[in-house]
Order: sequence, then C-alpha cells, then structure tokens
Amino acid sequence: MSRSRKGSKKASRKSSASSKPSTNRKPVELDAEQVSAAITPIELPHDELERLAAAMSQRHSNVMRIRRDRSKLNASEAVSGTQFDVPWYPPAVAIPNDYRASRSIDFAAGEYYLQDAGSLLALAAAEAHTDSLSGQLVCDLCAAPGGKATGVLEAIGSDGFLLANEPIRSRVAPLAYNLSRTGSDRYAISSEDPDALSQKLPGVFDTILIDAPCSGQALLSRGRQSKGAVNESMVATNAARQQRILAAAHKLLRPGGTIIYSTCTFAVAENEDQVQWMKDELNMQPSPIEALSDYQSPLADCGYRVWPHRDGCAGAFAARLTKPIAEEPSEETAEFSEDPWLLRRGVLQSEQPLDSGCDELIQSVFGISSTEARTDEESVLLRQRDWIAEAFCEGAPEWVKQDWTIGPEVAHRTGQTWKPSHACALRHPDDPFTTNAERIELNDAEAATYLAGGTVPTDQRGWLIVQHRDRPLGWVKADGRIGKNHLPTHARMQVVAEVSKDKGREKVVD
Ligand SMILES: C[S@@+](CC[C@H](N)C(=O)[O-])C[C@H]1O[C@@H](n2cnc3c(N)ncnc32)[C@H](O)[C@@H]1O
Repeated sequence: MSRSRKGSKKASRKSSASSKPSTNRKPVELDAEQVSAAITPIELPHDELERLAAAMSQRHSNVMRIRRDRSKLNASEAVSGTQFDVPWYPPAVAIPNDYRASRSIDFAAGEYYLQDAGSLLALAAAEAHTDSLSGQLVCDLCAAPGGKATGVLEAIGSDGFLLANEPIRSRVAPLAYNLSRTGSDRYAISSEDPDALSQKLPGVFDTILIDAPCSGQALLSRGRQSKGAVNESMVATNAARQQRILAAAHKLLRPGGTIIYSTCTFAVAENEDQVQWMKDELNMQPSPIEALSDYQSPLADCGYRVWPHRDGCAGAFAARLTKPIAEEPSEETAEFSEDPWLLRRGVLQSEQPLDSGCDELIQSVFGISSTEARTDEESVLLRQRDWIAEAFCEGAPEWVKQDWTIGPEVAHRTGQTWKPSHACALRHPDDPFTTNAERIELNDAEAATYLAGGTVPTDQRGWLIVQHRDRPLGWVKADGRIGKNHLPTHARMQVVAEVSKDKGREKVVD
C-alpha cells in the first residue's frame, strides 16, 4: 500500500559523528524482499521498499527530549535552530552539530534525555507533552531502562503517581537510576510478571503504558538485533507474549482508563494485529490521536507508525485504546482502587524503627526525625530494608507499603556506615525530604571537575548536595577545606562541551 504524507517532516538530522552512539556493533542489512515480507500485508512500491531497507541499516542519531518541568535550559531555542525537529513530539530537538550531548553538565543535571526519535511516538500517543496525564495514576508495565517512564514521570506532575514495572531483575537498577535523574519522588518500582501484578492491583490505573518486548526490527540498524528479528517464528513468539501482557494490562486498568501500546518493530502481527485483538477480545475502544494523523497506520484507526526512510528515526509503532466504563464494577477491582490516594490523608512515619545509624544520618543530613510525628506538609513514608532506606512521596498510593514495591532511595549502608544515596541528592530542591539538606553551588569548571570524580573547594563541613545553576548533581562529604567526591562511578563523566545560552554554540569547558 502506497501513501503520501502531507506536511510531515523528518526528524532533523543535524547531528555530527560526535553525537552518534559509540557502539561498534554493525548494522544488519536486509534487502527489499526481506523487508517486504517483514511488513506484509502493508504494501509499499518497490523503490520505497529499497529506501526502507537502506534506512533500516543506517544508524539514526538520538535526539534530546528536553525536560518539560525545568526552565534552566530552554533547549528548543538554546541548542537548536528549529523549533520542531521531531514533529510528532515537539519537546524533543535534534542534537546540534559538534555538541557532545552525553558529555555536558546539562545532561548530568538531567535537563534532557537522549533517545531515538521513534521511541517518542509512545509518549506522543500518551500526549505526555500536554496536561493529559497530569494527576494520573500510571503504570509503565515494561519500563526498563526508563526512556518513556521518565517522560511519563514529568507528565504526571506533582499530583500523579507512576508505578514503573520491569520483570527482569537485572534491568531494575538502570531503571531506578534513570527515574532518579528526573528529581521526582512520585514513583515506585516493581519487578513483577504482568499477570502477577494484575492480581495484586486489579482495576487500579488510569493509564497503562505497554512498550512491549518485541522482535525489535527497528534495532537492526544499531546492530542490536540479528536477522532472526524478521523470522516468522520470532514474530509469532513475541506476539503471543504481547497478548499475555496486554491481557494483564487490561486487568490492571480502571474502567474508562487508557492503554498506550508501543513496539520498536515493523511486523503487523506485533502491531496492528494486537490492536485488533484488544478490540475483539478485550472490548477495548480505539482512541485516535488527532495530532498524529500524519502518521496513522493504514491498518489501524488508533495506531501510528514512524518509518526510518520517511521520518529519520529507527522506526516505531504506537496505539491508544480505552477501556469502556463498565455498568457494574468488576468483582476483581482491588479494595483500595476506589480511593488510591489513601496515604495523602495520614501522617506518615517510618513503619518499622530504623537502624540507629540510618536514623542519625537522616536526622543530621535531612533534618527529619523518623521517630517524631510529622505535620501533613512534611509527611513522608520512610522504610528501611536491610542496607537501603526509601522515602515515598506524600500522596503515594496505599499499596506502596507492600513489600514488592521499591521506593525512591534516600540512604544506604556500606559496611556499618550509612550514607545519603545519589538518587536522593537529585531530588527537586524543594522536595520535602531534601529541603533542609546543606548545598554548595559550583561554577562551570568546578562542576566539570566534580563530574569527572574530583574534589570541590569548600569551607563547609558534612554532607553537602553539589549544585550547578541550582540543579543538583550529587553529594560531597566536606571537612572544612574540600568536599570529597561521592558521585557513583556510573554517574561520572568527562565534560567536553557546554552549550552557550547566549549564542547557542559549543564552548569547551575543559
Ligand atoms: C522495549 S523494552 C522497554 C523500553 C522502555 N519502555 C524504555 O522506554 O526505556 C521492553 C521491556 O520489557 C521487558 N520485558 C521482558 N519480558 C517481559 C514481560 N513478560 N512482561 C513485561 N515486560 C517484559 C524487557 O526486559 C524490557 O525491559
């Protein structure tokens, strides 16, 4: 099927070689016939199939998804000449020539997230750049490493709450790190099989994002998939797993709630066929997105595609459907789902006594006593599990108290010594938990030294949150002369470039 798209623009390709992913993996090449078989029954003219095949083996540069809840970097003006580099998701911009986007202080400060423009299609389907998700209870069912979950976390604002679920345990740590970089504490993490989760929280969520595990045909260009990605059996195996996940998502969703389904593959069996299956088997209703009409799939009224050869990205599929409002409440609805915001009312304290070392650290660094009752404004749920302490936000749902959730980390123990956690330093400075912590402001050169693992000059003492232009970067422990670096190894970087806010040009920091 041939089609033209009026007014659509490609994600701009301004990036230089320096901003390309530093992987040595070779792209996998397919010919037009193999590509045609992969996308059947979608039909494209032969010359377009050839262009698609060529584009599928070409590496597409990441774009910068600018934090919508920060004002320090007005990146659409400061780092880009074009307002709408990614037409389906305006808050994202192409990486400017010679700007080392993953090596800047702004990146360390969490001003933007680097991802393929195609992966923003799911956020566009969720309308995460508008107020649509504001105040919602959202579940990202397949969340690691968190590219979309971090976008959702910004979109739900200061009244919403996100459960980021990732069943593969080894992928939970990078997810937790990426969520912490947003500075928000309005989330919990779980590592549950979707079906098991749906038995714990039936009928609870307003929106569920399923960025499903898939055959990953769009990853061929990054050498992160083999030619097996286009095998029928691979596609069928993934489609069956996706249906199991979708069935669980349907149980987790409240009546009237929304499912956002996305993949990074081109196979119709994993995309439009799943939309049809949700309509036929789960009685889900299509919920088309007017702003994405340029990208509408020829085979699904509420499904959208971006293609490598048309849209300058690796490619993706996303769809939006809603669950009809049932006349009778489902028997499966969880008891707390009628009012999931139970914690908002109570005065929250540690449920179990904390280790004395943990208690002392939290009192001295954060000025919070876990043993005294809190006022409503200061309320926070503290929990200690072996060597870590977590603090949930005010307004977190009642079910976060259950032991299968993981909360935002505030402190951890190394040997017998308790230390404040990196994730906690990154919390918004007005967060009730960190509002009393001491801070130190660094200039560009000092921040670059700190991010590379160096010490910082200070006459203060004790644990200090290091900031650059009011944006937290991490901890130092100071002795009245220097602050010793406590940035985790995975957060360290050699800063090579910083965007000049005045001229929109690169400027070398060190
Ligand atoms: C496409 S990736 C998600 C990417 C993520 N949403 C992002 O934007 O960074 C799919 C994720 O699903 C997870 N996964 C694998 N099997 C799963 C299952 N049965 N149910 C839910 N998630 C699963 C994978 O470990 C992987 O992290």
